[in-house]
Amino acid sequence: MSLHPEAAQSQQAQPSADAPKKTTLALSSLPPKQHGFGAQQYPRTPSRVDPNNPPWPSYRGYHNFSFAHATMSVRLPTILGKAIDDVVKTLNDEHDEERIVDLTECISRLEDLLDDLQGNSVLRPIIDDGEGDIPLWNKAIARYFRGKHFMDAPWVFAEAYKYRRLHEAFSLSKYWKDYDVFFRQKCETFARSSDAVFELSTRFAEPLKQAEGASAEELLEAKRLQFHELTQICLWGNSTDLSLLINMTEEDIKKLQSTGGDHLAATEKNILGNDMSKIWDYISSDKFSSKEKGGRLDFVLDNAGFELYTDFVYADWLLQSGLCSEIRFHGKRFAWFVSDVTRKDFNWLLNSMVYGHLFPNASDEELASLKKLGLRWKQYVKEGKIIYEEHQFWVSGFSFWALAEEAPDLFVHLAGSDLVIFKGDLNHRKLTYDCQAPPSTPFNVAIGPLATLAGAPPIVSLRTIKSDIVVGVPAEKAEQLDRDEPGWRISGAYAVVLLSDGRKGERVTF
Ligand SMILES: O=P(O)(O)OC[C@@]1(O)O[C@H](CO)[C@@H](O)[C@@H]1O
Repeated sequence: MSLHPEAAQSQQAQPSADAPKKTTLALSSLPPKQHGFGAQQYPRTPSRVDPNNPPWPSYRGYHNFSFAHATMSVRLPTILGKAIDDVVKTLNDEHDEERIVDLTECISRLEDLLDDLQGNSVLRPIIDDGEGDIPLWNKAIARYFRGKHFMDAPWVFAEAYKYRRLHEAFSLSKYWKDYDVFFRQKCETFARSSDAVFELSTRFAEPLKQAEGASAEELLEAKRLQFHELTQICLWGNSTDLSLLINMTEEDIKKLQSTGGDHLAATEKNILGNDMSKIWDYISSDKFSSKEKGGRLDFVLDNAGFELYTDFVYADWLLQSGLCSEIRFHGKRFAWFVSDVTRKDFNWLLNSMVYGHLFPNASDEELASLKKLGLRWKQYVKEGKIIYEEHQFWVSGFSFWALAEEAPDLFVHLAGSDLVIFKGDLNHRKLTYDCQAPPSTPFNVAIGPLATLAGAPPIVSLRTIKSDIVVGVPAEKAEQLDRDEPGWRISGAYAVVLLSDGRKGERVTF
């Protein structure tokens, strides 16, 4: 290519057309260089927050310093591989040709998903399978994640998306729409939890009795102590979630589920941010319930099986103690993060407690205690004291900062509650936008609009820590653990019990 004459002339005029090796500018009269730019940029102001830009930088799959990386690159493909094994097992037991062919198509879709995940594909829209949540998903993908891949989208969204795609693999079929690839695992794990199951059933099968002749203060103090222990049982019930139990031995599971008094006292030290006393003060006050009527408590559930069992034990006590008169359990509409509760899991637990043969080595007394408990809990369901609910927002990729915006009906519904307890790690990640907030961030700051909007209910997070984000914990404690105990953020050995007061009773406006 020949040069433009002017350019050719200017090149000739120079001894060399190459740029000088180094250019030094003497800027001695200008202000000195400064550092630390960007340090003030977090938390982002609310108007700059969106699902791709949380208040603090989000965790993403390519961040190999975080659990996001291990999850996206190793754990999710493993979970998906096992899911395919489960479907193959079902396929091998099937005899009807049409159903078999239909199921092989589900398997191909699962294989495509595995390829997409391992090949770090773009997050494509969810195929319209007739489900009500399609706009919620595809709007989010179009608006915030167009062109994003499994590894560079925020972890919580990419991970949730994987479970929605897993559901899509079946929802597009004719015969297998509600198939749950994790159902077998969930049942098996509960059946392997016999020690802890009977420890609780033999204590709680008999209805609560008040100590005779005790004064009102003594009764209240007894209640306070029981509340304390049961809250912990419900909390630690979360440490046995299936997605992390893949390599655990029977012994490990037993240790995690131990509910004995010594164990509880020891593990209370591991609750790094602990608002339990404040919660008791609220729950035992007339702000929560009146003499005539107990309060309404909502549980946003996490895992099926043993954790759901501990949620029921807790709910049962809250009803019997008169503190609550109505408890709402919020589950998932389809298989979610391996072991989350669906309606089928909810029914399965109650029915297998009453009719099941899950524990061949249990004594008659143990089995009878379990049955008695199961019958009482079924009665609560019949009487509407315990209500199971599902909402599509709980199986979306949105953080709970977006709850009022994306699911105003759900926000109004929850605003009618006296306390909403969110169980587990995933709910905690979604409450706090799953981002790199400093550990000392107060809980009510970390949950944003769910604490500040008019009508926001009081909220508690009961979470054993199983992923990177940590809030409501003294900075020095988190620094010390980061230094001395690598892996503490994902071990499930530590926990938080955090309360946000909310703005209960104020009129909700949008
Ligand atoms: O919500 P859960 O059952 O307490 O925990 C869910 C979990 O196992 O899954 C995620 C990683 O896949 C983590 O947030 C967390 O460790």
